[in-house]
Order: sequence, then structure tokens, then C-alpha cells
Amino acid sequence: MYRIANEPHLVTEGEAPTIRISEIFGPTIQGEGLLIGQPTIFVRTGGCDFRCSWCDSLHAVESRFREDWKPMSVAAIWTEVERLSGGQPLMVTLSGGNPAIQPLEPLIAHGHQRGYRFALETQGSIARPWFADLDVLVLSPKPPSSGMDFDGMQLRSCIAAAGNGPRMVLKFVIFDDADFAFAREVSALCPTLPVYLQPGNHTPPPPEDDDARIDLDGITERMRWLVDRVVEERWFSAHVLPQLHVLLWGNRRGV
Ligand SMILES: C[S@@+](CC[C@H](N)C(=O)[O-])C[C@H]1O[C@@H](n2cnc3c(N)ncnc32)[C@H](O)[C@@H]1O
Ligand SMILES: Nc1nc2[nH]cc(C(=O)O)c2c(=O)[nH]1
Ligand code: SF4
Ligand SMILES: [Mg+2]
Repeated sequence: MYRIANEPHLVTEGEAPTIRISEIFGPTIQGEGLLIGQPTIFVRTGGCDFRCSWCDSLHAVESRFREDWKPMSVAAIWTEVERLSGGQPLMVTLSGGNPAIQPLEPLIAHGHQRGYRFALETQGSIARPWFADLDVLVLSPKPPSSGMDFDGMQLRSCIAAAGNGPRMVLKFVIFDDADFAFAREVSALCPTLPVYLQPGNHTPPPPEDDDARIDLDGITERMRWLVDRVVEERWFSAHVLPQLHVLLWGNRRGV
């Protein structure tokens, strides 16, 4: 028997659902966007409804890695988070794959009771009522270079589900002019959300090997181009940031 957080009147029979976990690691720093530089633990779920051409986390996306994703209870996940953090509360980043697929509400409630905070990274394709419980919601709509379709209605549903709960931002990966134009258009649909732009890493890690090398010159070149475009367009509310963890550790996993 378990209770649904925030709905104590709802008591469900049976075991609480498990959460499919690809990896739990940290503390490291958040390398991207609003919370860049802030110490955090990553809880990466397995499985995604997208398959972006340049995804840097395919080990948490492709079903051939399914065997590596462990169904874990909230208690088991929490034991690991507490071990890694030494029991000292910090920001827990829920990423994936698409973490919105997983039943994360009880995990968030459990951590909040212990003083931890939660940021979630998602592409905005699946909305959940428990988005309202988050501290930070990072919506990262996928631009044309990803090969994925954009569904503005789903993005709106995510924003509506979160309501006034979390701080919410948009984060775009930019490879080219079409991606830049996409970021401009989608941002205009959500004028109240702060915007973060990051250059794409065009040599994402092959999921089956641990070669961490990146094309640093290429990423730097794209980042300079991105700054030029933002300045040219006088997009003065945008933030342009690199993936700091990629600059520090390349494509190494678990950092
Ligand atoms: C691996 S995704 C997981 C969360 C969710 N599926 C999403 O895409 O937002 C985490 C973040 O990494 C970004 N990302 C993935 N591959 C990238 C790449 N090759 N270069 C730059 N950012 C990338 C995504 O756009 C997203 O903002
Ligand atoms: N340090 C670090 N920062 C990150 N920000 C977003 C990440 C992700 O894969 O979701 C990520 C990651 O994998 N590592
Ligand atoms: S949505 Fe995120 S995790 Fe899924 S394939 Fe795209 S970048 Fe990777
Ligand atoms: Mg990553």
C-alpha cells in the first residue's frame, strides 16, 4: 500500500511503481542552462519517446540498452542519493531519456521531505501533473537538426501542468540557422520564459564505447557563431552558454 504525494486521501493497493534508472551519479556540477555551475546529483531514467540525431545520452534512450536500466524503488534510489550526497541536501537533477515517462512524483515528495530540491530536464513532449511539484523545470524543445517534430500543444500542456510551481526555462540546442530560427519562434510563443541557448556537440559519445574525445575547436566555433547571431538579432534577453561539463570532461559519462 502506498500514498500518492499531495493526495494523502488516495491510498493505492499493491507495490509503489518502480522507476527505470539508467544511472545515478554525482555530486558534479550542472553543466547547462539556468543552474550552470551548481552542485547536483543526476538521476538519469531509461527510455525516451524521441530519438534525436545528435543525442548525447543514447545509453538512456535506445532500447538495446534496456537490460542496463534497473527498475528501482524510491527507497533504493534514495539510498544511493543519500550515499552520494553524504545526507546533505542539494539539487537533484532528473534527466534521461525522458524522465517525464517515469512515475517520479513519490520520489520528489520523498526528497522534499528531506530538504532536497528537484530540477527536471525534458523535451516537453509529455506533460505530468507532478511537474507542479518540481523546483525547476527545464523545457528543451527539439530543433529541426534533431530530426524530431515539434508539438506546440504538448509544450503548452507542460507549461500549464507546471503552473506557478517550479522556476521554468527554455533551453535550446543550436547547430545551425534553422535551429536558431526555431528557438526564436518557440521563445516568442512563451514570452515569459527565460531562454538558454547552447551550441550542439556534433560528436556526441557513441553509447557503446567510452571515448571521451570532443572536437573542442568545432564547439568553440559554433559557440562564437551563436553569440554573433544573438547579437546581430539583438536578442538581448537570451543567455548563451556552453555545456560546461563537456568543456571540462569531454564526452565522459557520469560527470
Ligand atoms: C540528454 S537530454 C535528456 C533530457 C530530455 N530528453 C531532453 O532532451 O531535454 C539533456 C539535455 O542534453 C541536451 N543535449 C543532448 N544531446 C546534445 C548534444 N549533442 N549537444 C548539446 N546538447 C545536447 C538536450 O537537448 C537536453 O537539453
Ligand atoms: N554535468 C552535467 N550537466 C548536465 N546537464 C544536463 C545533463 C543531461 O545529460 O541531462 C548533464 C550531464 O550529463 N552532466
Ligand atoms: S529527447 Fe533528450 S534524451 Fe531523448 S533522444 Fe532527444 S536529447 Fe536524447
Ligand atoms: Mg548530458
